[in-house]
Order: sequence, then structure tokens, then C-alpha cells
Amino acid sequence: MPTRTRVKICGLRRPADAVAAAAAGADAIGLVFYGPSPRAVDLGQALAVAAAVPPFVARVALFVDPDPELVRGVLATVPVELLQFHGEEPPAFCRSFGRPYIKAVRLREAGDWARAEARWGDAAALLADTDRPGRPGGTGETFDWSLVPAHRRLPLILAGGLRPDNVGAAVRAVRPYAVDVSGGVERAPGEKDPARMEAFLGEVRDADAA
Ligand SMILES: O=C(O)c1ccccc1NCC(=O)[C@H](O)[C@H](O)COP(=O)(O)O
Repeated sequence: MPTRTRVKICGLRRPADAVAAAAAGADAIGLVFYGPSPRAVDLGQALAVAAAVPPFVARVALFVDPDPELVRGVLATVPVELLQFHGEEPPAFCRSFGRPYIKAVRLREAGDWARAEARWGDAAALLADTDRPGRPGGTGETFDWSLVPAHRRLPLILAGGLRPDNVGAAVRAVRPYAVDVSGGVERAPGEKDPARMEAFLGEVRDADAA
């Protein structure tokens, strides 16, 4: 059976972008609850985006070292299927909300992936992103994909600087469970470009078929 690499498009702020992401074939969309990000949403924006997402496309709420009350407030207000933690959150914190979670990790050296799998062993998936001090995500920069081992126990979501012109190579090199993109499918921070989302999905499907 051919592999089907899942695609998550992160950092949506507008309902129309959610409709376009789903039409392009995205499996999941991300809502950034982190004030310093240019892609941050408030509860009202998040509700509007979440409501525009069709069934069977997952909604992911993303946080960076949040106050637990913020997470609880989002869960009480916005329909989301998954949480994503992009800071230094320990496993007990991540699991304390009773919702499947994705843990973002930065791979700096060989062995980092295995250590993260051992630490966040109950995560739904680990998201491997680029390490840039002071920038917890959305860097627009790739990292050394050879740091991802071929044998993995948890699903890998590959992130960091992916774009329509390099995601095919990334999928062929790493064969991740999913890819995650933010800046590579935008025309401005937080403003997704339907044509770039379609191109991105097209490249992923071509790589799946190769
Ligand atoms: O997107 C942001 O602005 C962001 C800010 C702080 C923490 C996480 C953030 N994004 C998380 C994501 O899942 C991004 O898609 C991922 O970091 C890749 O971003 P990019 O390199 O722009 O594709």
C-alpha cells in the first residue's frame, strides 16, 4: 500500500484559510495560542477558524510553556482534537489535560530523537523542528534531516522551513508520518496562500508516489 504522508498547516488566523487548507487536502490545521507569534489568535479568531474546518480535518491548539488556565480556557471554548506543546513542557504537564498531544522537539545531535521518545513516550506524535534560541517555532529554516533516525517508535511530524520547493526532498529523505508547514505556504505571516498550499500538497503527493 503506498504511503500517504499527512500534512498539517499551522498558524491559521482566518476562516477562509481553513477552507482553502482543507480544499488543498490538509489533514490538520494549527491554531497558535502564543502571544509573541505573528500568527497568534485570540479565542474569537480561533473559534471562527475552527468552525470553518470540515469534518475529518483535525484542529490542533498550539502553546509555548502556557499557564494551564490558558489551555483549559481554550479547551472549554474552542473545538480542538489535539494539543501541541512547543516549549519546555514536561510530560506530566502535557498529559494533564486528558487530550492527545504532540510534543515539539529540537534535534541538535544524534540521540536527541531517542531521548525525546523515551521522555514523552505517551505523546500522539513528536514534531521535529528547527532549533533557534529565542524562537520556539515558525523559524522558516530547515535543520539537518539526517539527525532523524530511520527507526522510530512514535510518529514523526517533520517541520522547519518546509516549502513547496523542498518538501518533496524532505519526504523522500525522511519518510515522516506527517509534515508541518507555516511560513512556506504564506504570503504574509498568518496569511496563508491557497496556491502555495495546493503546490505544497501536490509535492507531498508526488513524493509519496515516488
Ligand atoms: O508559527 C509560529 O509563529 C510559531 C511560534 C511559536 C511556536 C510555534 C510556532 N509554530 C509552530 C509550528 O508548528 C510551525 O509550523 C513550525 O514551527 C514550522 O514553521 P515554519 O518553519 O514557518 O514552517
